[in-house]
Amino acid sequence: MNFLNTLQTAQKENKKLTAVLVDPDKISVADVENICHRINNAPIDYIFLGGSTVCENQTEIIAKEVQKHTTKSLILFPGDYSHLTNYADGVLFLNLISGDNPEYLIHQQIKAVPFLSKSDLEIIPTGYILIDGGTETSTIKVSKTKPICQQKKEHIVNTAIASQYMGQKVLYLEAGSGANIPVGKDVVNAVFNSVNIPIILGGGIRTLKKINEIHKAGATLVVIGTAFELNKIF
Ligand SMILES: CC(C)=CCC/C(C)=C/CC/C(C)=C/CC/C(C)=C/COP(=O)(O)OP(=O)(O)O
Ligand SMILES: O=P(O)(O)OC[C@@H](O)CO
Ligand SMILES: [Mg+2]
Repeated sequence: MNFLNTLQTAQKENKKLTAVLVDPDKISVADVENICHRINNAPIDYIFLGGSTVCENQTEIIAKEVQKHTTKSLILFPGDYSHLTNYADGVLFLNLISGDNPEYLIHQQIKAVPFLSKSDLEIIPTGYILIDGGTETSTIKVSKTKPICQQKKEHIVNTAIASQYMGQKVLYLEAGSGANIPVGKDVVNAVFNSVNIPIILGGGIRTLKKINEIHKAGATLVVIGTAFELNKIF
């Protein structure tokens, strides 16, 4: 089953999923076997591959190596259209809906078309919502957009509903890699009660207890990056 179907089924059946985020810019080819070994032996459903800034070809180099060492699905999480590669199963086709920078609302998406129209990657239309996690993350800097304050719950919910009205198939609630404060369970729950598309959530999640809490609040897929990189989990 493809990524979107798996998420939709999991949402219906109240099954919970986990992904590890691998940032191609923070590792070398020599690290991949060990990373995949840890992932293969942990309760992880997906590998996300991406970063806000990635050196030329590094995503493809790492993706090729990852595919040699795991059978788990590899989903691209691109900060830029130039990070695309066919050595993966799918791509989060991100729309940075919390911000007002046209580059990340439409221009990046158009620039991705010449590659994607010739590719077999599963394209996953994703409403990407940045929520303030107490730090100025790379995504904020690169996208030159402001995250939504956690207290503005109604605005977050309305952004999520608008995203669904516009046809996005999944939502990604993002506090940013290395966030001090993850998206709160009350925020997740408010969004969960207002939309019927699956919720992916990431940023600042470091423990199994927290993963469980966020799953219970309504996220279908929780993403762990920094804590995995630092060997703090799995
Ligand atoms: C549609 C296509 C092909 C690309 C999407 C382009 C868009 C809209 C990107 C959204 C903005 C952006 C820069 C997203 C990057 C998200 C991401 C992969 C974050 C991972 O964490 P890092 O920001 O690399 O964290 P570190 O600072 O820890 O490296
Ligand atoms: O590195 P962390 O804080 O786990 O964040 C993961 C991911 O949501 C970043 O896009
Ligand atoms: Mg990065």
